[in-house]
Amino acid sequence: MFRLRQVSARTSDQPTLEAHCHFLHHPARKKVTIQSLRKMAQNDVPIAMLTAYDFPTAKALSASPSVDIVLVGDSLAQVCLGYKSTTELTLDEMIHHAAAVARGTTHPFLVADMPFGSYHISVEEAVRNAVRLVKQAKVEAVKLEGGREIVDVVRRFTTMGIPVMAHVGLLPQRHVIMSGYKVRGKSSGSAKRVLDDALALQDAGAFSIVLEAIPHELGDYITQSLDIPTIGIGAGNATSGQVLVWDDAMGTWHGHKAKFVRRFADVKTERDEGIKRYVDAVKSRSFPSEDESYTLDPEEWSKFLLEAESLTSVPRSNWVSNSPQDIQEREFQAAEDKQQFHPL
Ligand SMILES: Nc1nc(=O)c2c([nH]1)NC[C@@H]1CN(c3ccc(C(=O)N[C@@H](CCC(=O)O)C(=O)O)cc3)CN21
Ligand SMILES: CC(C)C(=O)C(=O)O
Repeated sequence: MFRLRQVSARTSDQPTLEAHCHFLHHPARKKVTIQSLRKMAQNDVPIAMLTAYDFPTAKALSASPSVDIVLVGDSLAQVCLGYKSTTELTLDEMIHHAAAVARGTTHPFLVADMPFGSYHISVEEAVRNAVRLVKQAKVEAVKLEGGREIVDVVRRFTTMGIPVMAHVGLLPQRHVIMSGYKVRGKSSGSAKRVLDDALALQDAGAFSIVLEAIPHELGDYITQSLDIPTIGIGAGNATSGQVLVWDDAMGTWHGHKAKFVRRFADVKTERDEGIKRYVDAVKSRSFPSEDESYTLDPEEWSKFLLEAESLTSVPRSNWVSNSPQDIQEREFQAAEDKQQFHPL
């Protein structure tokens, strides 16, 4: 509204570029901030977060004004780089992908996972690594898996101005010691420990917290107990927001599907059909068509053939030309060949 009034007040009859863009596309959403996320949670407006691992995906998410947070999750290891576990991912690999995502991200708040081992050795080393993510990958915040045992790191990052998204419940970086990817908080004692961790992380300064694979009752309880927004993945629908892995949500592959995954598209089927259509077209020589090919002037082509003749051993009859002389010559040649193979 404000922009429109500004434009009509202009004396020039040439609309500004800004007004032009405004009419053609969605008006760009203002940058999502920690404050606007907190307001959404307070006003019970669900927060929508999805992962991205590359530039085109970040562009696609940024094209939707309702996407609030983009996460460069360390699921990158498995769904994008083919590692068995997220523990194999290096900081350099994360920076390489997060930087590409940052180049495509506009209004969504941009968060990246700190890879396993990059925040565990000492607070100093954790700081050094988080600073690399901020400076080299241009992420706005980092996500850390863990509970009370990592509050020193969370506090240090927060006080120096690197926002932390905490992550409790199922911690994929600890799948070996947990004997697999298991739902957490299923007993009263385990539920109490998840709540204690969440409270400690909020106290240390986390601006938000991911709750992964916990009973929905506990997801609701923790959300009501905290002031910071909770982002659920397998934590029920009462959390402040939801997150899913891009490939799970879009169905880019049909592998193992956790209970909390819903497929919102079937990209795999569409993509596989596209591969088949391409290969069939290549193998049948129906691709490219004449419209999809370049051509040169018949006269230029005839000249080229004359000049090239002495340089190559390609028989002239192998070249297709549409000049009248060449068509005539081909017909003559064909008639001659026919005579040669089927003498009358
Ligand atoms: N594609 C993908 N999606 C994810 O959500 C994801 C990754 N990869 N990689 C990193 C971690 C690993 N995650 C996982 C992996 C498996 C389960 C899983 O199979 N869970 C069982 C629960 C088993 C139980 O406790 O009984 C399930 O059936 O939901 C959950 C989270 C979440 N993250
Ligand atoms: C599933 C989300 C929360 C995550 O941590 C990841 O993508 O690695």
